[in-house]
Amino acid sequence: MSTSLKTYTLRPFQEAPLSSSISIKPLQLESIDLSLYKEGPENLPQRKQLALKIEKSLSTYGFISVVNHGFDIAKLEFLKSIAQGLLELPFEEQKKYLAGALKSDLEDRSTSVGAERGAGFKPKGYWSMRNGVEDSIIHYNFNNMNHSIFFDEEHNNYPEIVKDHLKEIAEYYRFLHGDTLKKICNLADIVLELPEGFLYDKFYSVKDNDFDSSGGGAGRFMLYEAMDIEDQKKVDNTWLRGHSDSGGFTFITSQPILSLQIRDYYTGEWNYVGHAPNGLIVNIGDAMEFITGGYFKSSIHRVVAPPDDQSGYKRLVLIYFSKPKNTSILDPEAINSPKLNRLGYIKPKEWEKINFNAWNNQKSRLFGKKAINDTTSEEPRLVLLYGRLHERWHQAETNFSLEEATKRFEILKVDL
Ligand SMILES: O=C(O)CCC(=O)C(=O)O
Ligand SMILES: [Fe+2]
Repeated sequence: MSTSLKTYTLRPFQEAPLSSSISIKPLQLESIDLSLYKEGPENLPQRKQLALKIEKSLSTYGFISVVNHGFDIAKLEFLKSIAQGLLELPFEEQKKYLAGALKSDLEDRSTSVGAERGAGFKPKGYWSMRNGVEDSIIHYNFNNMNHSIFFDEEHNNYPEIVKDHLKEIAEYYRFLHGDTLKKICNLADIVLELPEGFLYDKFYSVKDNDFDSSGGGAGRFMLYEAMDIEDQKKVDNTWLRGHSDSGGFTFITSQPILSLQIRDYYTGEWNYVGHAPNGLIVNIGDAMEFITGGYFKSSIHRVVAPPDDQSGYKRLVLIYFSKPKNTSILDPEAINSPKLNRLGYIKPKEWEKINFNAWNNQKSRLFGKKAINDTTSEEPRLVLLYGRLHERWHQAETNFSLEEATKRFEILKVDL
């Protein structure tokens, strides 16, 4: 008789209760109720209202929250239990399905896209933080969910729990790409005075198994384990260092655990992102910042240890990093928006004409490198890539130009 013992267990993910800490005043992001988004010319006035609502956030904080996205909440809860079961697999199991090497600094980037972008596990300790500390995060990346190759078990080396739930995983990410992302892009079109459908068609539309002519996206299940207390002190309570995302729009399942912080656009201070129950936190990545000539902001954000009353709980998030087509040119000339032209958001002269593939490749390899991140302050060393800083920590300061940055900081140039 054959046994059907599974290598994994599925049980509901236990979310942290809301924190009762009174010293923390989380930022309530502008919230978009997507049930109000309706197609058709008769509903254009309502879509314009939604667009107006997000414009300020897109061009300042670079973060919004989305509620009533329309994806079934029970299905999303089930996906969280799949994520938990997957990320709890013992290290020996994870090692059979690695996304890259065991450490970022051991990665041969000439042959590997690394655990930031490869499909599979990033084990704990892959990234270097400060003062010799390594990260305490396990993640598992999915690629190509929008294509039929995602279901090809010969082409992809999936753990059993993933194999058993490919349909559910693809359903969620396809919904985010084809529905939520499309609606957000259409609202951004209205903001930029472009015809609705323009941004989505140009940068994100999908042709099955035609990877270069398709908008892309990486799915990530991410589990933060509590850090060793001594290590945590050495990195000032930071679990994931401050960074900006490299792609289009990022979608993060909102969590009651108070951990995600953004560097406030107005003050430069770190602020907690408040919880949007059953909602998504949506943030802008570098590609959208560059395509809009800097009008939309790819803000610096990080993850820190939660307040004491949530400290026994884990942070588990399902993330979707949508990405424009690899061939997309990353500057505002590519979209010729009447609004941006009028406001003067034109391509700065120092920006080289590059496509998304070039930016994404160079940026992701810097993420966990010791030489960039093991500094005395939280800010990583600044690197100049194609005429742009790889991360822009000072966007809150007026007139923080590249020239100014060169005067104040030592800026590294990597060999491209
Ligand atoms: O845990 C989170 O909410 C954010 C993670 C994040 O910023 C990232 O993986 O890029
Ligand atoms: Fe991020």
